[in-house]
Amino acid sequence: MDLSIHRGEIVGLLGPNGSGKTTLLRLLCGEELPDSGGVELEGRDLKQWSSRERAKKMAVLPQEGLPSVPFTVEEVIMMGRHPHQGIWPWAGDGDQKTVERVMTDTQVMQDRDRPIRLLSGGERQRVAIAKAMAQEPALLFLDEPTTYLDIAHQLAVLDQIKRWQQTCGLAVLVVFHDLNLAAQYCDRLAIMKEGVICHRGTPTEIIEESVIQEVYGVKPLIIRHPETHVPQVLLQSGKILEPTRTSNVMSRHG
Ligand SMILES: Nc1ncnc2c1ncn2[C@@H]1O[C@H](COP(=O)(O)OP(=O)(O)OP(=O)(O)O)[C@@H](O)[C@H]1O
Repeated sequence: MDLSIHRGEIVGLLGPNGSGKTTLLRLLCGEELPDSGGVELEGRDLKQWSSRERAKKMAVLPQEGLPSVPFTVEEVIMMGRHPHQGIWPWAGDGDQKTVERVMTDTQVMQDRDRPIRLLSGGERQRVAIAKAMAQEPALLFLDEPTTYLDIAHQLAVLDQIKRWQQTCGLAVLVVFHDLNLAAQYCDRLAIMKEGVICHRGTPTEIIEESVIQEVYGVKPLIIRHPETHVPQVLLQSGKILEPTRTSNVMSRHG
């Protein structure tokens, strides 16, 4: 497969369970090494970047979120500053200011002294996003970031990432299961099935009845959002079809 992510854009990675989204994300951030092919960051082979250099450039929010570590919210967010600190990992004034700003932006300031292990799944997810933001990366990888969040916090987190993308030129790759959120927030979408990217394009090109039916094996109704006009998927019970095989997908779409 072939996938590029550019500054200032949000790319959504979609696809059924087990299609390879997380594996691709782990390859792109260097957590897994490809058997063949390669990954480049700013035109340089990812293998040539040290882990500290990489951590200054990219932040990763894994599917499992933050582990239940014995630290407070503020301490965990400060950990996002480590790649920017010298050999002595003490926070400077600049680090503290960044952490304060991020805690305000992500609305976790009131929880700053709470231990991470006492937070709910959704609260912990917001701290994980704040930690990634404190890292001030150029490239952000998010694996299903809205899974644990209620609808208000889904919008708050994605709006925050969108603002960050627009003001800092951040490049974002985000794995989504929610096609409607993907259509609202992403500039481009890529859909995976059985380990390959089988479709790519704008939300209007991808959130389309025949594509969704072919990839997910369900018959959706696609409507336009009355205000934003982006395509939105309506699901109906009993509309599960037999998924099309990947070989057919590939022969039709190259
Ligand atoms: N290191 C590995 N070795 C062998 N198989 C693996 C490895 N990692 C993942 N897999 C398998 O590859 C397939 C794709 O997994 P992956 O987690 O990338 O899918 P996904 O699209 O992210 O799924 P989901 O939407 O359920 O999170 C799965 O069948 C998984 O079991």
